[in-house]
Amino acid sequence: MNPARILVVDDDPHARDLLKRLLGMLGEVTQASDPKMAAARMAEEGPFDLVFTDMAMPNAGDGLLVLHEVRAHLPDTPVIVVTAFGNIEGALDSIQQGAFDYLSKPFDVDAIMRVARRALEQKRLVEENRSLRKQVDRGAMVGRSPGLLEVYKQVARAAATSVPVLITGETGTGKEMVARALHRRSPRSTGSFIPVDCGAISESLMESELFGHARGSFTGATGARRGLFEEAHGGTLFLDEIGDVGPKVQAQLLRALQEGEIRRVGESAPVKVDVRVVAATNKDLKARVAEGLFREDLLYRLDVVHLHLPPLRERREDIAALVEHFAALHARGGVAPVVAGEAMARLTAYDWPGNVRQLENVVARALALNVTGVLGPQDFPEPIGDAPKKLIGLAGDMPSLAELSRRYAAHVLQHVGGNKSEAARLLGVDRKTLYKLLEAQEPEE
Ligand SMILES: Nc1ncnc2c1ncn2[C@@H]1O[C@H](COP(=O)(O)OP(=O)(O)OP(=O)(O)O)[C@@H](O)[C@H]1O
Repeated sequence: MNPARILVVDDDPHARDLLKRLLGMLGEVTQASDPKMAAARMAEEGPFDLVFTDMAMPNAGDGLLVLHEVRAHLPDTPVIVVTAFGNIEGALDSIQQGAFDYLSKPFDVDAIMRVARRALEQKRLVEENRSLRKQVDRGAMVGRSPGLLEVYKQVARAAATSVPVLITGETGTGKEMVARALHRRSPRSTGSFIPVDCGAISESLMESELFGHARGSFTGATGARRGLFEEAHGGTLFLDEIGDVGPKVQAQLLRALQEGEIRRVGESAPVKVDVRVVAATNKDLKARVAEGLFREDLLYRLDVVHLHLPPLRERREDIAALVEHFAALHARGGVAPVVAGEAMARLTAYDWPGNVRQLENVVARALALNVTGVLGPQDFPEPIGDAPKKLIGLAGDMPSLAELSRRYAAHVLQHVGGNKSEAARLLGVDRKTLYKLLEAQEPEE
């Protein structure tokens, strides 16, 4: 490890010498007699690991200038300010503006060494965590349960082919993540991965979204447009919530899969497309076939390779690894917290109806509120931990985007006296989407 580099700023040469001798035990010390010289040293000599600055340098300038300079250019470098004995106001002021700690003159040698060691240790931890965090890959699938290992194996096998894949599993189990992994590992990875949420748009819009349209084929269609099938040419089209697709689009999807060609809305000439279709659903498609809501022939076409993601409560052995993963991913200031044994036991025992997505939310919220660096049962809402839900809400819990949309949609609806068509028009969505917006719930925790 390189020796620590420490900058000492003080207009008093005796104070500088004393600090140089002491701090010399912890690293290399550079001196500056005023804020201007300190700025020059920083510019010329590169980053320092720790800065000591006097606060009041009567003819040389204010130590706060040094503090601001460091905060602006070296945000990870701790600054320790030195104040005159009794100047508590100034000391607190500097802490508020981002100083790591303060010491007062006359110097207490032990205190200097203690605070300096602590500051350097924190700097090292921040750096370590930052590099660790860089290694936390958002796209990496975490978990080694038998259920997931089976999925990984099937992904590896299916990746070499272009056959359709159907991914089933409850909400938040990682279906889209698996679809992306499949794309990344396939020879198609140089092409696009295009996700489509089939539940979010009306059938007529869906048709032109997927297949494109000819010029003037419907009101509002001013120019010809390629659909997502054509966009995904050479790549992967991910149809999420395939169970929500209406009968007309189902028929067109079937033709696209059977013949490898599509027709733009309003055009008769077919267009050849080379697309791997990956579909996902959290519904029971066989039951929908039995109810006459989903075409059986389409189900067979889609279900060539079937991947099933088990719910988290059926692979509890993955929970600890996921908690650690999300704790590192969402750590504030780069410092990943420790998860206490009792908290981990409770997280592992919980049933997670919203699966991995809910677990990520819960860990991210606990981190946002925690100040101790140790996550205990009190950091998680009931029924997982001991924190009452309300208290967490009051402490600055952010509503989800879905919840904000729901509140906004409800507000608009109230504004137009409950007229849903009018509310949908004002919001620029169709009625189906309006219903969805109004139904959206905060994830259950
Ligand atoms: N095994 C895993 N490792 C790491 N992160 C995961 C894992 N599984 C899921 N996630 C994360 O959980 C969140 C939900 O995953 P994803 O969107 O893939 O779920 P889904 O099954 O497609 O959900 P929905 O059915 O609601 O569309 C994402 O942020 C994803 O990155």
